[in-house]
Amino acid sequence: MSRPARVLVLNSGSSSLKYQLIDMDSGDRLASGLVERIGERSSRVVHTPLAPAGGRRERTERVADHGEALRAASAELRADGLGLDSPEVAAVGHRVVHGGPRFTEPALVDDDVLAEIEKLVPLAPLHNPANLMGIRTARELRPDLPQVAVFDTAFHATMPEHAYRYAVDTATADAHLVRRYGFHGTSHAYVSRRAAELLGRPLEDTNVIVLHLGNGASASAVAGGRCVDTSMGLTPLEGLVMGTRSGDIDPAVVFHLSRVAGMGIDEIDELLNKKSGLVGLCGDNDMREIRRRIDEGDRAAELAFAVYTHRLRKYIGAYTAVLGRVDAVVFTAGVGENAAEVREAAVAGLEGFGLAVDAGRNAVRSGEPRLVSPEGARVAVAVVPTDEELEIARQTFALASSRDGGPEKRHA
Ligand SMILES: Nc1ncnc2c1ncn2[C@@H]1O[C@H](COP(=O)(O)OP(=O)(O)O)[C@@H](O)[C@H]1O
Ligand SMILES: CC(=O)OP(=O)(O)O
Ligand SMILES: [Mg+2]
Repeated sequence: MSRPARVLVLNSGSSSLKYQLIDMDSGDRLASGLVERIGERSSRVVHTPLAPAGGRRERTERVADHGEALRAASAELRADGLGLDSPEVAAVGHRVVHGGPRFTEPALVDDDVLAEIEKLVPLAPLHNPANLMGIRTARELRPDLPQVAVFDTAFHATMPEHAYRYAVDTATADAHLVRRYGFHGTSHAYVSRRAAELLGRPLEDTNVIVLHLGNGASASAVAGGRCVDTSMGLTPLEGLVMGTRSGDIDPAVVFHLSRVAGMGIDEIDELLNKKSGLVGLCGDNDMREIRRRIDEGDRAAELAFAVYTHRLRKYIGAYTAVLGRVDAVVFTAGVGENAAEVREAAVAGLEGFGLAVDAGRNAVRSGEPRLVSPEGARVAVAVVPTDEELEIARQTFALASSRDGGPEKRHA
């Protein structure tokens, strides 16, 4: 039998589990799926095998937690002959959102790594518990299989101290691990590399600003393939305006709401993480719906769009200053890849920086990396679809295949 070359990638969100089974020899996605509304009264399980075409299955049932979600996914895979029990599976790759100061590279999971991820739960209370449950359940299902944790924070570990340190009392900050970590690193790494390829430049000599605009959104400044600054901070709340998160605000808003509005700390946490951003400004967090409402003359939707794109322009300006020379501004993830109006508005007025979009190119819809700036522009504007799952699968497969490299290579 040929060596096992399939990797199951798990991406656990706070209330969802996305999975893909990828064949590393062919690059094929043998199956993908999604369990949504985990923990709610009725959850949705959607499973799509590569073959047969049209073999998509969907059902609703109650899925109590991420452990049950993985068991449901595993049953779907098994029904297609692609179960975790199959000898062709080489490893499971887990997206872990917070790796703290320690994990600057992917880690082969053992009890020590699990304990460390557990310690970081207070820094990512919505994400790390779900990630842990996915890892524990996968280990139960196939105890002999290598499990690899790939951290959202890892790519940002190269930031210089003046970028990651907050101007907060050093002793307090150090005692409580308070600093900028940054997230969506797997996407920023993948997209900045693909952008250099698109430009036909060596990665080592390419400076890009990556705008990852999904439900969560973050910007990063990447110089020669290394992150030098990023907009998310201690947690995924800082920086850009997001679907439901505020991004940058004056921290004194928290004191004010506590003292003047009498709100509790958990209530404010929920306000800023779940009831702010686009949804807080206009009631919708889906950019498609916001564009539709703007076309109907809806004032709140217009304002939400304006606040969102104003923040993007500020970060493009700031990271242009951080990088000194910018070769490309690159848009990715759900909004970045699809919303031409957002790309146009994000660079509007930045001609002085060499930035502009060509209306015809910007209107093209495609799943391929592409330039949307005018021919001969000083700074390229590009769309590069992200693929966090493929990147996690690659890092997982590389580490699982080199397992004899010794435990010291497994984590920093
Ligand atoms: N065709 C589209 N036009 C505009 N926005 C879109 C389109 N498709 C998706 N989006 C936006 O992308 C968001 C989801 O992005 P995605 O990267 O999938 O998010 P996440 O991985 O954080 O769940 C949606 O909330 C929506 O705002
Ligand atoms: C870290 C983070 O914000 O992730 P997501 O965009 O998946 O919510
Ligand atoms: Mg995402």
